[in-house]
Amino acid sequence: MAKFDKIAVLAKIGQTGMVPVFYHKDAETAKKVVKACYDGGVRAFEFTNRGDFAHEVFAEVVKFAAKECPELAMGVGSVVDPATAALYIQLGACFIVGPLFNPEVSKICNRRLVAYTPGCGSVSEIGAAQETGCDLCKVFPGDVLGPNLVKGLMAPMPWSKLMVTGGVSPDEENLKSWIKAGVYCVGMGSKLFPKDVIAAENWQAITDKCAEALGYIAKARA
Ligand SMILES: O=C(O)C(=O)C[C@H](O)[C@H](O)COP(=O)(O)O
Repeated sequence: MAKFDKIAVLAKIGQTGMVPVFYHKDAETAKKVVKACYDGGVRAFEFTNRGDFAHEVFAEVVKFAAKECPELAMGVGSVVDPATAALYIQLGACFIVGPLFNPEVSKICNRRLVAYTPGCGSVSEIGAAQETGCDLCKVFPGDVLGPNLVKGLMAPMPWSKLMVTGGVSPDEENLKSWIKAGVYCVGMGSKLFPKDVIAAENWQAITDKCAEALGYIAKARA
């Protein structure tokens, strides 16, 4: 069962304003990355469903996080169908993220009070997702859609909570542009986790980068 329900997960994501997005086929590496992010202040982490047996890695990471990262909400990304959502909910996912919006995933998530953040590419798609109970919608791919989509949407639909993902980088200007546009949080993958840093097992660099990015987000929100 999810350790944190959708209300608690939204609060955690809102508190920090950032969700790291990561996949690795090796569970030990994934655990190190999760712990490094947690030590940097992260409280919600998205592990993506990207490879064969990704669910087995996820199960190990969830058990690890329950012990070593007590305040962390572990979620799963790249989920496009209800069967995959159900599998990960059974393994303890606290939130489900996807690159697209699938109303059948909303039903599965709502039944278990698990947050669902679907990828949306237009104002109408965000509205449709909200009708099915998605409290937080993902603007995806963020670097294609741009902060102006968020600004435009927040004027007529100011109740919207949006997470931008895709091409977001942890530098101050980029984070500021999204926070000022009105996003609830950012999701970051490749730019937060450069391949060479992971290969060098430089976990301290990841902790430092997360702490720095969270500082920029807090500053932009102030
Ligand atoms: O599949 C999903 O659910 C996604 O969220 C798609 C990607 O994982 C993010 O778009 C990461 O994008 P980068 O930060 O540019 O690496």
